[in-house]
Amino acid sequence: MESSAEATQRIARISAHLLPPNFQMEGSSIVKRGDCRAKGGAPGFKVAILGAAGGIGQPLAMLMKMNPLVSVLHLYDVVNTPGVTADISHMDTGAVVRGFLGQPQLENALTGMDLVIIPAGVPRKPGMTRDDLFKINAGIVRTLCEGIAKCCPKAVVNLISNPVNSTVPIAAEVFKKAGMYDPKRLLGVTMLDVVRANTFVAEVLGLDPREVDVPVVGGHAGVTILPLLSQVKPPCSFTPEETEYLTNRIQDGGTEVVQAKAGTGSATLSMAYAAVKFADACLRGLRGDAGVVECSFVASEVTELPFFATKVRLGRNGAEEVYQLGPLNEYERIGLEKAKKELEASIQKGVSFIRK
Ligand SMILES: NC(=O)C1=CN([C@@H]2O[C@H](COP(=O)(O)OP(=O)(O)OC[C@H]3O[C@@H](n4cnc5c(N)ncnc54)[C@H](O)[C@@H]3O)[C@@H](O)[C@H]2O)C=CC1
Ligand SMILES: O=C([O-])CC(=O)C(=O)O
Repeated sequence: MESSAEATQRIARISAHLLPPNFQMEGSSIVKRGDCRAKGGAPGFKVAILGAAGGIGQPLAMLMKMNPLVSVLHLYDVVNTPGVTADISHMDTGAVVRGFLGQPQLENALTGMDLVIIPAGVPRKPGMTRDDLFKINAGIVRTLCEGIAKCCPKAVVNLISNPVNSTVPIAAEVFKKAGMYDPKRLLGVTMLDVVRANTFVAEVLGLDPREVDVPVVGGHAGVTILPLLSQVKPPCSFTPEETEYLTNRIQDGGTEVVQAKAGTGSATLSMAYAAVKFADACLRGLRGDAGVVECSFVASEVTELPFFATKVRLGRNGAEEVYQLGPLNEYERIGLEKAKKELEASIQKGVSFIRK
């Protein structure tokens, strides 16, 4: 049987063979020849994307390469990273890009990272729930988080892989087992719900979506996605029909895209946009900017559940402050009870997957 060292060498050989002329292998990672800035340490953060060759991963990698806060960008996947890395590395922006292919290169991909973004795993097809993805994605998230625990235990983690309501508890359990769990540094990405809510609410109000801020709390699946329309900024009011329409559309936004894509996947481009908006907020927090606040699914004491999405303040250590829900109207209080019931089961499912 092939040892892991032999596998690493074999993949390094294959990767080297696939590389364009101005690339070389450095250990088991792919770097641009003569890339001194990577070693010289341009100011900025080191960011890894796990699942970087996928539908979300590719546009996310492109947008992170454009982010001036990023100095080093590591692209990891089990397929196709040499091509994606070569392509993205031609962009004339500051970040140095390195590609990593396959499990033997995971540790090199993660070592030294400040922020790790995880869009690895299978997406939904029509008729599936996000929970139907658990079977495959739970194991993928476990393996990747074991790598993070070992190689970059201080990194902030942005977890995108579905079902987020279960994958975040899985990651927390893996980190606890490894003895390095810091709840502030583990953030489930629910930004797409906020992005959709801002868009759909702006449409109804006849405003520019950039002027609208809708808090979306709870989790990231069906009824657990709870937009707080009573707290929209700028202050406004909705008829019962508008409230019902907006709540349903925000909760079903993912399914709307899954159905429109008709079997070819789920939201990728809007998700990459949302992931970069959230990652940028995390990096501004890490830099020490004041007043960086976004919604995220995090360890929480806001409800009786161990995880819940609310607004959080992002700082040098990740989610440094978790905000309370604020005043809810009757419609939202009923929604909250439904959300908590489903969330409790999803969280428990994630925890049991590791503790079993
Ligand atoms: N949190 C959110 O709001 C959203 C989450 N998602 C979720 O994001 C995930 C990815 O979606 P897409 O990019 O559309 O899927 P995709 O199938 O296009 O890409 C997934 C990538 O993950 C890679 N991958 C699989 N196993 C891996 C492993 N062990 N290590 C590293 N990479 C691995 C695949 O090779 C592939 O390149 C899905 O679970 C999807 O449900 C999607 C949209 C929104
Ligand atoms: O709906 C899906 O499966 C993907 C997702 O999480 C979203 O678009 O919100």
